[in-house]
Amino acid sequence: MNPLVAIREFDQSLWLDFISRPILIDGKLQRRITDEALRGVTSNPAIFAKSIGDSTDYDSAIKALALQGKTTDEIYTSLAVADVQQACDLFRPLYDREHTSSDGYVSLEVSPTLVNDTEGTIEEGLRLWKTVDRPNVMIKVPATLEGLPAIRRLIAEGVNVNVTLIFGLERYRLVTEAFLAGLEDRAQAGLPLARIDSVASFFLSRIDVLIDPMLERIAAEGGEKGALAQSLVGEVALASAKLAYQMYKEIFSGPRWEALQAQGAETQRLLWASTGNKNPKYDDLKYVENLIGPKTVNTVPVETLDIFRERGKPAVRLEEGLDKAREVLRRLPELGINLEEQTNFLEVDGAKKFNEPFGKLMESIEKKRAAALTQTVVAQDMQLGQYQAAVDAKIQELNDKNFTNGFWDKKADLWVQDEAGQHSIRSFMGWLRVAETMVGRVPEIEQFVNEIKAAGFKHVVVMGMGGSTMAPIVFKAAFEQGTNGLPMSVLDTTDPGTVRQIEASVPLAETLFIVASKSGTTAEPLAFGDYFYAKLKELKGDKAGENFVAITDPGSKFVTDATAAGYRRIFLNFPEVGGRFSALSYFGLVPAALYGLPIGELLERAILMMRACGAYGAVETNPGLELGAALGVLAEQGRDKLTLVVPNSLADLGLWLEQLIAESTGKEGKGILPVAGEPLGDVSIYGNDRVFVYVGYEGQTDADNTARLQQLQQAGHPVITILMKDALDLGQEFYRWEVATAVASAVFGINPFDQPNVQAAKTATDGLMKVVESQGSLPEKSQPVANENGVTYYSTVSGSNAAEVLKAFFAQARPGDFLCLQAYLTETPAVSECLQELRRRVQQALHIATTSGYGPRFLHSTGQYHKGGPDTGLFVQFTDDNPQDLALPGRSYTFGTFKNAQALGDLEALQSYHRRTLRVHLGKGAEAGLKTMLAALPLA
Ligand SMILES: O=P(O)(O)OC[C@H]1O[C@](O)(CO)[C@@H](O)[C@@H]1O
Ligand SMILES: O=C[C@H](O)[C@H](O)COP(=O)(O)O
Repeated sequence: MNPLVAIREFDQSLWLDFISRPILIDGKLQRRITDEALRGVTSNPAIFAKSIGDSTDYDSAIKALALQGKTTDEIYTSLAVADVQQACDLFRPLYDREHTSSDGYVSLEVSPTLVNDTEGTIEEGLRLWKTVDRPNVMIKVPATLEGLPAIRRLIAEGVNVNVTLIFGLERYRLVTEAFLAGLEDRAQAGLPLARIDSVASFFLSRIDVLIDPMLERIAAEGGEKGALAQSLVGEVALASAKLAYQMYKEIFSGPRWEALQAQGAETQRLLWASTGNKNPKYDDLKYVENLIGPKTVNTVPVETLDIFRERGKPAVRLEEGLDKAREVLRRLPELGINLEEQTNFLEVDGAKKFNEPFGKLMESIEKKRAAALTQTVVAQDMQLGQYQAAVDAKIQELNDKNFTNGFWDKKADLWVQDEAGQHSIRSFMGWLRVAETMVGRVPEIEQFVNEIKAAGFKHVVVMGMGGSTMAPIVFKAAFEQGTNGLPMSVLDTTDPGTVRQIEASVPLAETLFIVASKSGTTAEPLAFGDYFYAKLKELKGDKAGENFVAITDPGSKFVTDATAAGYRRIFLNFPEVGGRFSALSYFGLVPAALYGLPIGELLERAILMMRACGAYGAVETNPGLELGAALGVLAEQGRDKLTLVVPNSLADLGLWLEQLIAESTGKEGKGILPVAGEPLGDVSIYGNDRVFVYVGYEGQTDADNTARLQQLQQAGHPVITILMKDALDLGQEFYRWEVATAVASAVFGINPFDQPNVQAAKTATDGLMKVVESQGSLPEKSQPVANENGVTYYSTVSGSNAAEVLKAFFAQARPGDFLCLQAYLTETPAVSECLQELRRRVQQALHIATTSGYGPRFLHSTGQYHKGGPDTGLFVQFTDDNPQDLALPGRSYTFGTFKNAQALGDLEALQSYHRRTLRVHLGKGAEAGLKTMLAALPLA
């Protein structure tokens, strides 16, 4: 048997005397817990100095915290607390399982600068206890004379305490006294004593390191004293430990202790510390093998633990040779060695040994902190021409009313005046600070990624709608898969052809399915989850849940259902972060990390932008405010089509921006229409309703677009340019655009965080699905106006053939209108190209803006603007026969019927808002049908 496991037979617990972010993340600590019976972790300032100060593992977190305006001390505490929390969580199952054995603890020490400061220690001990906020943390407090009252007080307060830096027996007795007195104080206050845990850390190797050379010097002098000295070399530490254990047994027995025990108190176990051998002449396991005994702990450095695993011989030895131990300590004074004096020296020296590396660590954090503060955000160049004056006036107006402060204080009257609207705004401002929260969650997510890879997963499918999947779509297009990542697919459509494609392209049994839904009630992700769960059930039976992860808000029914289905993990997001503002929460970051992206750096960049937007106090220029004010003013002056121009790799940023901007601003007949994916054309084809935004990369030539944008600017169109350093700057862009969208909404006087008109389509779809459930199929409500070459046209315009219908439909276009293509089709390059061709021809002929989206994706995005924004849209909806339809398990309808109901439901909703609509049913083949329609289109 592995000696690390066998030692448990003797009731000794091995803890690890080390912590670092990599071992938390890469699964090493978890493996030691699961496979090697590891039962706790201790840290100290020197350990953190090594983990944090001597590595780059914490750099992005340090920078992110620095940008938040944190001091060096605060940065250290945040890093240490995050690691300790993560380790506590890994030990939590053990801690919860073992009600009496007092294991599963992780220790965090108060600052070494407080070694002689009672009040400071109490204050910091309580603060760390609250901040770590885990029942299985132990706060480490030095056993100095000033530390003793602090230990008593913390125990009385219910804090678990690891008493550190104990070197001598007399001090050990005082430590137990402080512990007992603390428990008694607590009992007197009528407070419970159960699970107030404490260990007394007796430091060993350092004793021999100090005393041995003294003994060796005397031994060298020879004679009787020399012989005595020689016999004591290497014995003093072990003798101290053995006698301390005898004291432990005596103190934790008898009436005083029994009174406390009767109230549920646990003993303060002895913990052997400083057990890494420092003398090459000794066996490396000297301070491990010789100190095994019941109800003790040994905290062991990594190397010693590994040696013990290889050749350790566990057996109870702690009570062997007690007479000799007494003899050793009794005879020491004969040699002129006063052990108490020496241990007092060790205490002072011990404090120094923690203080020095800690000081260096602080210096290294300080350097990194200062460097972080010199970083600047990616600039935005705004060429607004004739609109500049109006935008400047708006910025002035916002500054006059102290907008930035009000914004950060969530003053909802900056947006709307009704109480319900203001309440909704205040409840959805969590995105402002979610990046800060997520900095502390990076280790947890990265550890999860390692767990998934270790479990043998080969692919990830993220399933959800709108804001719950937009960020992963952007990441996948903007980044290569990271070297440590897994391939990722995103499913955000009920189109059966697409579901089939994804199913065929992944190794099902080795695929991790993430069901991402904030509300946990959105019909599509629940259907995707059910579909793939049924598939996995066929393959893995009751273990199907291992392949499923949920990201959702706490308390939803989905949480209950996913738990019942045995999902391997449920990430609980934040109710105060809305879907389209969730890119920098678990929704964006869990998929990003699985795909292999450095999420710490993404957050760091986001926080840089938070800083620039005034999150931490006054700013000279606020990019989010400026951009939002400009977009708001431009839209109010008729420039309401935000035309996004990007290099290919950023094409999908358009999807994210579309959702953010359209769903936030498109309401009450107002709004900004994002126009993405429209190829830039000649100046002559644009109306006066555009603002062009170029988002690209610094130093990357995009000659065609640049030249055209210059011409557009010269022709009087506003042009905004943002050049990122690299794709990680998307962290900044998410944040910039979120602020800008919120600010533009304030300019319009609307609530950016609701989507009142999305529901209209959902309600209509629900009604239709009820008909399907009762009658077996969708009702055919309207009659076609034309049917030609297998393509059928439905509209309120009339005409005797396809060309006439199309002509009449497009004849309704007025300046400032837009064409909206809604494709409820399988997304393929050929279909997309046909849709682009249609856009090009309409743009050329009518000079109106054109947008295009696949359904039902856009329903959770631009769908809000279509119904809630101004009545300027001409909507062309495409459907087909769903040639590759697919059954939905446990339901009476197929994916295809579901999708048709969504299309029909949205059409009904659009018509109820009197929008101009044309439905084109393409028959069996979408591509062929589109070509047929294009052939009939009477536009050049
Ligand atoms: O994450 P959920 O709750 O499933 O919602 C998905 C999407 O649907 C909407 O609520 C509205 O369509 C979006 O705002 C949201 O991102
Ligand atoms: O908690 C215990 C201490 O971290 C540790 O054992 C100190 O050991 P050292 O003497 O090797 O520094």
